[in-house]
Amino acid sequence: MHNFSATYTDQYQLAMAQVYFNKGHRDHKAVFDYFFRKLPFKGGYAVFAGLEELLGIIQELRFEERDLLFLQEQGFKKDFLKYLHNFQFRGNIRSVKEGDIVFPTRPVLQVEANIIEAQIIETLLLNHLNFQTLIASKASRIRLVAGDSKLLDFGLRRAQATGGYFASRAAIIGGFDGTSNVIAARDYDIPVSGTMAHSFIQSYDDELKAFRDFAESRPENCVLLVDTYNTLKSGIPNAIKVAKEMEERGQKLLAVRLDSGDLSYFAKESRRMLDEAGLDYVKIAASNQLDEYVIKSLLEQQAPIDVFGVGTNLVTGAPDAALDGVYKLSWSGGEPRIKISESIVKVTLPHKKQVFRIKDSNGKCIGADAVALENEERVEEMFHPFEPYKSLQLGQFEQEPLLHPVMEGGEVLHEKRSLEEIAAYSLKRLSELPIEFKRFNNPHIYKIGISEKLREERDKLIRHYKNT
Ligand SMILES: Nc1ncnc2c1ncn2[C@@H]1O[C@H](COP(=O)(O)OP(=O)(O)OP(=O)(O)O)[C@@H](O)[C@H]1O
Ligand SMILES: O=P(O)(O)OC[C@H]1O[C@H](OP(=O)(O)OP(=O)(O)O)[C@H](O)[C@@H]1O
Ligand SMILES: O=C(O)c1cccnc1
Repeated sequence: MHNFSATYTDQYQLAMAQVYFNKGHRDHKAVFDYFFRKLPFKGGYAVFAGLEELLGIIQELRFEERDLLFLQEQGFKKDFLKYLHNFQFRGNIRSVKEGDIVFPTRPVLQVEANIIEAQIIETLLLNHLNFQTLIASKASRIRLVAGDSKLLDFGLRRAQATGGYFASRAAIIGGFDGTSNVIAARDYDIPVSGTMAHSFIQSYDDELKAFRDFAESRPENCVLLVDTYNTLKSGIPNAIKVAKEMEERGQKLLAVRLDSGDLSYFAKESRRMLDEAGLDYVKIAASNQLDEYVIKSLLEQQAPIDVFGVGTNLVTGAPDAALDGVYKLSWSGGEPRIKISESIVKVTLPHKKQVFRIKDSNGKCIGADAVALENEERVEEMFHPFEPYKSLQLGQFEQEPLLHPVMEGGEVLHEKRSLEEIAAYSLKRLSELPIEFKRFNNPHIYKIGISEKLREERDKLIRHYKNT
């Protein structure tokens, strides 16, 4: 985990905080909801990621001397800076578990803190959760089509700068097996692996000699890149020679990598040549602008590819640049708060809330989450948020509360889970989701409803603000 300065925020947070400080609002309790409005990739679900990382950062978040000096230069006042000197997040956070499957328009996480603390962490929180959730969701789509094939993150070089560090973490939560990213592997305990670059082979006069030297240096996990000159006439025959020489030394060539051309054709031909040489244990890895659609197509063509290395399209969340997660005030100064918008879908939900996942008696998700007031234990009937005559009776279903306390008084509450555990949890939760929500074309739309009490509270506030 990296150390972040509390200046990892937008200036307006500090500008507002100074007013709260000066006007005596600093101890006002505020509640903010984190939620997003639109699922990425025209998909049917998203995978929530970034939480553990974020909580660790929030717990340690401070303003250092140089931060305060800088803020003084920006015109912030001495007494406020003195307050920031002692700043520490001391609030409470309730959240969906990291790795869970999440859906638009209902709270994924709720922050309850004094309004200055809640405001100062907003940007950091959105920055982390939006990015990692986007990438974990992309990774999950790739995992869904890749079956048992091994998935490696090759994206660091193509990532939006240091985003690649967090992308490698999120990729594992979404179902990837490993990364080429050494620093992410070190910090997050991710299996690290890699092959070789074209430059290595180009730097030699002779491909065979390059392969030999590489195999000699790291025989235990040697992967040879076979497409620098001519895959079938030179790359594969030379890889076969080296594999045979390795056998004589009691070693085994792990794989060959294809990085250009028709990957299905080259994989099939390579497989045939390797098998004919008695090298059926040598695996085939492929890379080159892969994404969930190309991998799906390659597997439909029965391309015998065992390992997919995915870079650009994974770590940039292509073709979606960002998850549109937002942080909206739902309670402050002892009162429920609402944001009323011209667009009905942008009206926020007031109050502290709980979210229930609705399940059948086998524990399978029926495709609905219900949002209720925090003190409601069940929701008997959930209502469409904006179409008053649409409702769903929930009496017969199991209801699982999704928001759990994860931070209290600024202290992280639970034991840190390993990435492996978070990824396994994510896979389990995805298996509870009916297949109709996982298809790529027009996935079934997950229902989000609100309880009668929450609807009444919301409508009361809407009427109040309409009349003022
Ligand atoms: N059999 C296949 N079915 C579907 N998609 C494929 C198949 N083979 C390759 N692709 C994908 O098609 C795209 C081909 O891109 P491109 O034409 O740039 O590759 P290339 O011919 O190897 O060129 P370059 O040598 O410049 O990388 C890549 O995204 C690749 O993963
Ligand atoms: O295509 P992506 O999904 O982004 O995957 C990563 C790509 O990065 C490497 O290429 P690069 O040309 O940078 O280096 P190389 O010489 O090792 O092939 C690798 O060979 C992949 O093609
Ligand atoms: O190890 C590899 O083959 C690799 C790593 C990063 C990017 N492309 C390929």
